Amino acid sequence: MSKLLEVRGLTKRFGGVTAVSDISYDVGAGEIVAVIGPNGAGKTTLFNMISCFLSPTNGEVYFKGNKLTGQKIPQLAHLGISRTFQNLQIFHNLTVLENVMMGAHVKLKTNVVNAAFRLPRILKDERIAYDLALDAIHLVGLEELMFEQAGQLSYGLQKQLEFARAIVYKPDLIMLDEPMAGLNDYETNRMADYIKKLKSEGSSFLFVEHKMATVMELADRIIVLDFGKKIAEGTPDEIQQNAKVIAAYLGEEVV
Ligand SMILES: Nc1ncnc2c1ncn2[C@@H]1O[C@H](COP(=O)(O)OP(=O)(O)OP(=O)(O)O)[C@@H](O)[C@H]1O
Repeated sequence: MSKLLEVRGLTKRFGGVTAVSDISYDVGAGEIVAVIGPNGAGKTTLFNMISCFLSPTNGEVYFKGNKLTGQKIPQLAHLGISRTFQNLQIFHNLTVLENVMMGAHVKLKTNVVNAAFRLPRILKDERIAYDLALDAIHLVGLEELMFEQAGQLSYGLQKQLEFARAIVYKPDLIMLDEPMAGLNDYETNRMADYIKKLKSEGSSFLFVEHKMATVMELADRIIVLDFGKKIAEGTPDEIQQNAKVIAAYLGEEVV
C-alpha cells in the first residue's frame, strides 16, 4: 500500500507540558487509521499539527511525498486534505446547501473580483460547486433538508452536514475529530456507513474517536496514545489484546 501521509517524530511542548512526544506513523492510500487514547493523551494536538493548525516543536509531516508541515491552512484543500472539528464549524444562518457549497468553493478558484463582476469563471465554479454539493448532500441523505437553515437542524444532522462539507471536494485524506461524539446509535451507524462507502471509493481516513465499538469496526489500524507517547500501533485485534493498551485505556470490559 503506497504511503499517503507520513508523520515523522512530531513533538509539541506547551511550556513545561509535552503534549505530544516523538510520534511517527503512516496512513496508506485507501486506509482507515484511528487515533485513540485517554482524555488529555494528545490526540487533538497531534491532529492540529498534522493539519497545519499548530506548528510542531519538532518533527515533520509529508503528504504524497511532499512536506506538509509549514503549509498555510487554505492550501490543504488544494493538496487533497480536509478535516472536521470536535466543535462543529458550520454556518448556522446559511442553508444546508450553502454550507456544503462553501466547502466546495474552498477548492475552486473563485475570488472576490471574479465574483463581483460575475465573470464566466464564477458562473462555471458555481455550477461545479452546486453539482459537488448535491453529490455530498445525497451521500448523507440530507436532500429534503437542503434549503433549511443549518441552525434549525438537530445536532446529529448538523454533524452529517459538517461531514458532507468535509468530503464535498473529494479529498484523498479526510481527517475527522470525534465524528461519532454526541450521536445516538442510529446516527453513529449511519456515519460509519458513509465512511465505509467513501473508503470503498478510494478515500483514506484518519480519525480520533472515543467510541471503541466504532473504532474497532472501522479502523484498519489503530494508533494508541498515552501521556503524549505512542504506546501501541496495530490492527483492532492486536490492539484489543495489547497489555499496555488494556492497562492504560481500554479496560477489561471492552476486550
Ligand atoms: N494550547 C495549549 N496550551 C497548553 N496546554 C495544552 C494546550 N493544548 C493542549 N494542551 C495540553 O496538552 C495535553 C494534550 O491535550 P489534547 O487536547 O491534545 O488531548 P486529547 O487526547 O485530544 O484529549 P481529549 O480526548 O480530552 O480531547 C493536555 O495535557 C492539555 O492540557
